[in-house]
Amino acid sequence: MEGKNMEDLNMCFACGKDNPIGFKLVFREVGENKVMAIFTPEEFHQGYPEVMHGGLITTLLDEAMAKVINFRGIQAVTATLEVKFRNPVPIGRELKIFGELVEEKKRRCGMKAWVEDEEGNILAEASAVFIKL
Ligand SMILES: CCCCCCCCCCCCCCCC(=O)SCCNC(=O)CCNC(=O)[C@H](O)C(C)(C)COP(=O)(O)OP(=O)(O)OC[C@H]1O[C@@H](n2cnc3c(N)ncnc32)[C@H](O)[C@@H]1OP(=O)(O)O
Repeated sequence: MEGKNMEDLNMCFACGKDNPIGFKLVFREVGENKVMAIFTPEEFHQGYPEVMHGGLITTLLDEAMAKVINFRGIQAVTATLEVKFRNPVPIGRELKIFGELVEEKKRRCGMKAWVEDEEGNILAEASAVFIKL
């Protein structure tokens, strides 16, 4: 963000490599305007027993969309975010987290993201509007 120390990006809760309690997500491009990361939730990520906390799932989805934006060299922030929790996200099972840019209109970026299990079932999905700064 403008005027902020960009080294602090390494402390991002979702992707910062120096954040000791963060997710340390590493996204890569998997198509035009599409990114993916792999993540396995642990016991300390749970809400109800054996199930990942919904707020933390939302963080995975939000970050996936932010990363598509970053890969395009755009600076933008989440303005509106809607999540559908389709199925419980189990602890200890590998997840794939996808983010995609759907449409770009002036300052608005329409985004979507989703979390898949190892079989490709969609466990949670999000749509969001990011606004360019
Ligand atoms: C380069 C470095 C790379 C580094 C690579 C590593 C990065 C590693 C860190 C990653 C980190 C990621 C983190 C995750 C992403 C967050 O979590 S971002 C943090 C959460 N979000 C925020 O803090 C945003 C807070 N809100 C705001 O700052 C302001 O409300 C906004 C969104 C900038 C808008 O304010 P504004 O600029 O005054 O906007 P305004 O003039 O009112 O409206 C502009 C346009 O946006 C539309 N709009 C405004 N608000 C909304 C809304 N809520 N919904 C829909 N449309 C809206 C308006 O309708 C208007 O549209 P047009 O009329 O132009 O068509």
